[in-house]
Amino acid sequence: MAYETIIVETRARVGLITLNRPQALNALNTTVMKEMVEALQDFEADGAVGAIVVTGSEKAFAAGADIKQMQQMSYIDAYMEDFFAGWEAMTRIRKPIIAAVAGYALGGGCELAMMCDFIIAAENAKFGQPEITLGVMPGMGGSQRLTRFVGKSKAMDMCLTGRMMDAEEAERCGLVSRVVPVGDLHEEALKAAGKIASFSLPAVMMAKEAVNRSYETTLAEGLRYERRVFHSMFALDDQSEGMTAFIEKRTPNFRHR
Ligand SMILES: CC(C)(O)CC(=O)SCCNC(=O)CCNC(=O)[C@H](O)C(C)(C)COP(=O)(O)OP(=O)(O)OC[C@H]1O[C@@H](n2cnc3c(N)ncnc32)[C@H](O)[C@@H]1OP(=O)(O)O
Repeated sequence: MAYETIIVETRARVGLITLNRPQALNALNTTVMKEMVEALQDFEADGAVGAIVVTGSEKAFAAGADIKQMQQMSYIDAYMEDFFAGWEAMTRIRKPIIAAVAGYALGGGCELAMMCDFIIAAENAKFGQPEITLGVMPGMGGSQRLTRFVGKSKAMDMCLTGRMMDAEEAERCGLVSRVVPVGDLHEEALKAAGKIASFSLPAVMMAKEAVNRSYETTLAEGLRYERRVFHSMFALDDQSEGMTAFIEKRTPNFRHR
């Protein structure tokens, strides 16, 4: 499949999607959204893929939604097409997605990274929700997801001042899981995704679902949900294989079932 705005590759059970609009610092327009969702859905359906990495260039993961596309938009256009709602398809992908972020992750770029399951950042990464400087506010989840990641005070600071946060601050406040040298970013993200993809796919997917559930429910409900999903794992061949391999002191041979 040939794409206009992204590059799609598969490497040893890992699906890799690279944003590829260098002339616009990977700004996210409707074509990017459609292509990204299509590529993710293809990886979701591909039994040979166990985890996905989404990345950009060394200068920009993505500098936000495409301001040139939005500038002419009217309220009725935005409302009738439910502008940005298409990105929600990304959050329905059940396989794990890692965002590998170097350079700018601003506005929709930061929001795209937060739609992934975790973020590995290069030392030069810069995160921000600068929409306020354009006379608007976040519209792809920034006011909601950023607040859950970093808490109200810092989210207010980011959304109301439009300032950028560097990689060190982003790691300190829990927005990113780890920071690596710029030159190591892709290798580290692919390594993490490869490790995840080596485990039992249903176990990985159930773990992702359980962690995500914690955002949407009470602690008591979440704990009950976790316990029930955990019980169900004893129906997996991979549970038996994983535990037997441990006892036999060998590497498990997961069959993803
Ligand atoms: C989804 C929502 C609702 O939450 C909304 C958003 O995402 S709104 C967008 C939020 N993002 C921004 O406001 C960032 C805009 N970009 C910048 O501030 C700067 O480009 C920069 C600080 C990221 C980088 O600056 P610099 O190195 O000086 O590069 P530029 O010359 O500014 O940019 C190069 C080239 O890219 C175009 N560009 C950059 N960002 C966008 C964008 N978000 N949309 C469209 N085009 C963008 C920029 O216009 C330049 O193109 P040319 O003018 O050379 O054609």
